[in-house]
Amino acid sequence: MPITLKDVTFVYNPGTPMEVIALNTINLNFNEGIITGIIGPTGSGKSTLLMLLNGLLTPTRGNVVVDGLVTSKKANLKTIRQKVQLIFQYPEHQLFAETVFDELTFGPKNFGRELTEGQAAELLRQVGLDETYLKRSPFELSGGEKRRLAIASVLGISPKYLILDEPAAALDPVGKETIYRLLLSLKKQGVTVIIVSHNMEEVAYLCDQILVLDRGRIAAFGEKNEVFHKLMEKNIPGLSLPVYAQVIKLLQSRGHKVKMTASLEETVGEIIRVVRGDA
Ligand SMILES: Nc1ncnc2c1ncn2[C@@H]1O[C@H](COP(=O)(O)OP(=O)(O)OP(=O)(O)O)[C@@H](O)[C@H]1O
Repeated sequence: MPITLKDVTFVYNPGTPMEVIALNTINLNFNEGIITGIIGPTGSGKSTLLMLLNGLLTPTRGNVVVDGLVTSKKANLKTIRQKVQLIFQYPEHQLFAETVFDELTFGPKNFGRELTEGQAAELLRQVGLDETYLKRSPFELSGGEKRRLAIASVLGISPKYLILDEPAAALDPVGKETIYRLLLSLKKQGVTVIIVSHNMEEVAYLCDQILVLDRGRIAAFGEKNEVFHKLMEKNIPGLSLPVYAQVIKLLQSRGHKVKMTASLEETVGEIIRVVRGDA
């Protein structure tokens, strides 16, 4: 069963002069086994939506339902938090334990699961580290290693849904690539991944479907290329297109019949067709 939002509205400080309608009558399903990207200009409601998905916030109106469990019912929260793990921006800032092993075992313990050293080492391997890290202090790791450790410590809880706010922010190209490989491999293992990102290249590379928020409402939702196609026409201030979509848009505006592609490589193919005069 997916995560479903039914007529969800979220208002900060309702009934006061500080009232803000952050999300307005949202209806959607986050389908399982794929990567969904949430994009939108600043203040469009992305972070609010993430916090609604694991019950950190509950809707002012409407319902968020995770595998049949309504988040606004307190009794459901522990199960929902195990299923839906939320990783905020810069999760490495929340590392606290003395050793990498303690860091990895803390979360699962809270959900009644004692990890062995072997299981902890397996989690490290999943994020491209190894068992030699187990006895080290998390604080002596590099920025990228800390980020991977923070993600590994959440994977120990075996979430069904993994939600990340800007997962690759401020990492160098190698660090970014490691996180991308990890997310794609988690998808292969059946984890449903949802990311918020301002980086359109990242969204184009990783995501199967995209949700576009604009001032608390859904501006577009669907398969990646359909959404980029829609965005070409809509032009939402504060939202750019990935380079390949910009190139296609430019070619189309000059009267060339080129199709919307899914990657830079295919876009190059379209350009070659134009240059050869096939289009
Ligand atoms: N704690 C809060 N109290 C009052 N208003 C808030 C609070 N948090 C967010 N808002 C407002 O709710 C709206 C949506 O904010 P949200 O943080 O969800 O947007 P966002 O799309 O994540 O933005 P960004 O891309 O800048 O992170 C904004 O108008 C914001 O000012």
